[in-house]
Amino acid sequence: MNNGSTHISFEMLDEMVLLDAFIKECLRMSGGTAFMLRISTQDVVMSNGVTIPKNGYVCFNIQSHNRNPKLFGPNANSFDYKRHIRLGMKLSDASLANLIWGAGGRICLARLYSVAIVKLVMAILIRNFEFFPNYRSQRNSKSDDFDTSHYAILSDRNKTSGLYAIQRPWKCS
Ligand code: HEM
Repeated sequence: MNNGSTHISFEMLDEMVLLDAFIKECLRMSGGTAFMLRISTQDVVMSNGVTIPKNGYVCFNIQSHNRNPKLFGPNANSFDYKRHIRLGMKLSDASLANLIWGAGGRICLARLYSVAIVKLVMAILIRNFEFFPNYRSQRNSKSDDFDTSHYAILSDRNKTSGLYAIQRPWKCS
């Protein structure tokens, strides 16, 4: 991304392949929608013998599905954003193997809109701030005479966890 430019086009968002895969992996591992709730329209006998009666509630666990080693391999529980690049899957792609957007007739109506907004916000943040895992690790790794006046602290600086950000020197929106 051109740091001097203030404009981020759809084409530029589309070229952000690593960010795309990173957000997809975040949603795979801890997506906002954990369950899909349905009401059964008829009696259904499952392969394990359990019967779901007509009008019974069925709750499908998206997060468990999205961490299934049969679908995502032995490292299904690990954060490996490049898996989506290897699989040739983009953030906006919906598939039965990855239910971050749901599936079928009730699939997320705002999927393309959400992808554009999330990537845009992330791109603006990354362009304007440098992120560090926590304040102490940064203090230990760099010199102690940091000018902290312009820090956007996203966590308590005395804690060893959380995230904090330093505004980059150039001005852009
Ligand atoms: C990253 C953001 C989002 C994620 C991960 C997400 C995910 C989902 C999922 C998994 C479903 C399916 C639920 C089900 O089958 O029971 C869904 C449905 C839906 N989403 Fe989203 N969503 C997001 C953002 C949005 C936004 C911003 C809007 C509205 C502006 C929206 C509108 C809807 C609607 C209306 C449905 C129901 C569609 C239907 O039942 O026909 N979503 N979303």
